[in-house]
Amino acid sequence: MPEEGPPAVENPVIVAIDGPSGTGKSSTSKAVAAKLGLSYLDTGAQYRAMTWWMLSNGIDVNDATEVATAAGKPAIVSGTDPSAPTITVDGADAAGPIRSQEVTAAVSAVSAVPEVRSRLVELQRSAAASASVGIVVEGRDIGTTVLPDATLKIFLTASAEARAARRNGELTGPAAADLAATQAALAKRDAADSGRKTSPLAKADDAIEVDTTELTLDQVIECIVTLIEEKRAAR
Ligand SMILES: Nc1ncnc2c1ncn2[C@@H]1O[C@H](COP(=O)(O)OP(=O)(O)O)[C@@H](O)[C@H]1O
Ligand SMILES: Nc1ccn([C@H]2C[C@H](O)[C@@H](COP(=O)(O)OP(=O)(O)O)O2)c(=O)n1
Repeated sequence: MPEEGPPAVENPVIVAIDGPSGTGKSSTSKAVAAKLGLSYLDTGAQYRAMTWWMLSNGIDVNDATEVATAAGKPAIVSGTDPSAPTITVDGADAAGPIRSQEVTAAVSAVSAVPEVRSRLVELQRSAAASASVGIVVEGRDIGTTVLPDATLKIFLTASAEARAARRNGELTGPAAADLAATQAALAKRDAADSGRKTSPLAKADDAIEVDTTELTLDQVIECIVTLIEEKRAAR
């Protein structure tokens, strides 16, 4: 009789989901991870947390040298349960403040600084390495730089109008009335994120592009779950 060894452990499934703002990365990634029992990591939240710390500590976010010097200071911790993702900075809950307009306006400048990126990429790789079943990681450079060996890479797109309308739907008060301003702010952030030198927003050569303009969120989730299941079946 063959000796009983430890149970076979399947290779963890690593899913990279990249794309510009408002394409549905966060909603899709959380839902896919929850459906398949995978962990979930929002890397944009980490760049926002770094930016919030810089703004709260009087760092000039437009001074790349100052940002680089401070990049090692905040302790950023992400909770990876897709049904209740968390983010703390130096032990304080940062989930609310990282979504402020001030942080949104400053995050592209902070995330262009190589010292910020190397610090956060290290956290992202370590989260992926410790996910025993697998993880869905969303951002801008996950397929190209952070996890180039991911099991599946998705690049989400949607028209500029659809993305602005979706983002605008989340705003309250006078800001919600100004769809043109929302679209202009998105375009500005896209240009900065795609144009920076270090690890810009880009589709990996082996990523599958999914245009979500005409799809419901449920259709996008279903599409990605199917692609993951196909990858799993092929292994
Ligand atoms: N396919 C879709 N159709 C309509 N609305 C969507 C779709 N995907 C996402 N949304 C909505 O658009 C907004 C932005 O989605 P989000 O997942 O935060 O995008 P991203 O992470 O790419 O910025 C959210 O309010 C979300 O509910
Ligand atoms: N992997 C990543 C993720 C986000 N960033 C930067 C660039 C983005 O404009 C900001 C914020 O990302 P986030 O995903 O929270 O942005 P939105 O949800 O689209 O508003 O962080 C990045 O440089 N690299």
